[in-house]
Amino acid sequence: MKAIEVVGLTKYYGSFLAVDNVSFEVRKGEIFGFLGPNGAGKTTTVRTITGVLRPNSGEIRVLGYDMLDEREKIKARERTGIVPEMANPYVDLTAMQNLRLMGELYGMGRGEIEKRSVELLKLFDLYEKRNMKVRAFSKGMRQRLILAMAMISDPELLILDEPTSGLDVISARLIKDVIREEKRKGKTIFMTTHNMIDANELCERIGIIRKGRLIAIDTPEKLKQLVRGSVSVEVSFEPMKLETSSISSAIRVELMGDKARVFTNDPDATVKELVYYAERKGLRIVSLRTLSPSLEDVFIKLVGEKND
Ligand SMILES: Nc1ncnc2c1ncn2[C@@H]1O[C@H](COP(=O)(O)OP(=O)(O)OP(=O)(O)O)[C@@H](O)[C@H]1O
Repeated sequence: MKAIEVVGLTKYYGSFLAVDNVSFEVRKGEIFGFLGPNGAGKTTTVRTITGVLRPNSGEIRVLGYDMLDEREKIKARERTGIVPEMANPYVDLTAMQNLRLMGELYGMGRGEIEKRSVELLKLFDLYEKRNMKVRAFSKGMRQRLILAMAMISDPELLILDEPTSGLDVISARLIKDVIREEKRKGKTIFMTTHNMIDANELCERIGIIRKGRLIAIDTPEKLKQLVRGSVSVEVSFEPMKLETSSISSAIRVELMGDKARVFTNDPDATVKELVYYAERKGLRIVSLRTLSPSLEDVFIKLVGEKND
């Protein structure tokens, strides 16, 4: 069974098509990232997956439950922790009271709520501030509390809409550490993000959405291979001489100070050619390394190029 299965999801707002026939699945135990520019349809997808919005068409299963069936939806929600976009704790309550309230909503017993709350407050570095009203909390502290609230019932699936967006470095790092730790414990995490660095660091698979359409879905490393011609081999010879025409696998060569950057679709062939070239010319290889494209290169290429 998959943690999330989405087939042909389509959602209109009036006549505006926000999510267009999107299909994907999230495997149990993985961190899946849903990446896309502003207005791409990430939040709309999250809201349909969590049963807040009803799609116009498509099938959605969460932990095997049909999210279009009201009874099954409740069962799925009992086992899922959700951080919606722009979520806010109750500002007139303390951190502890917010957690208690959430525990009660999940039908947990008093003792269990107290124990789990203390554990989470410590995990999110909020224990010292547990009796302070949330009104006095910074954005980072609020976001940490929101995630703690979503985790109160120790759910097997976390659905997080932009969990690290706009946060201070320390809060963002703490949240990323918790996400990794949850994965280590066998939990599944579905998260949306704009942040390429976070997606690259955290996610095992990434779906890229643009204008409501899923345009790519794969591991970060495989996605990077989509950016043909952005792989390069950086080489430094002593003395630094390179007749660019002698490297037949090169797409283009950039000379930079004491190095050359050879762009290629076949780094293996390029490395071999460079080594052979150095041997023939009697040059010493000072350094030789392959540089991969970043997830940002992939994103810019895919988001910029795919026309409807
Ligand atoms: N309630 C609504 N009524 C009309 N249009 C909406 C509504 N909610 C979202 N939209 C539009 O649907 C599109 C997708 O919005 P959505 O919030 O899902 O995108 P997103 O990828 O989450 O963007 P962001 O990263 O900015 O949060 C956008 O063009 C948005 O303007």
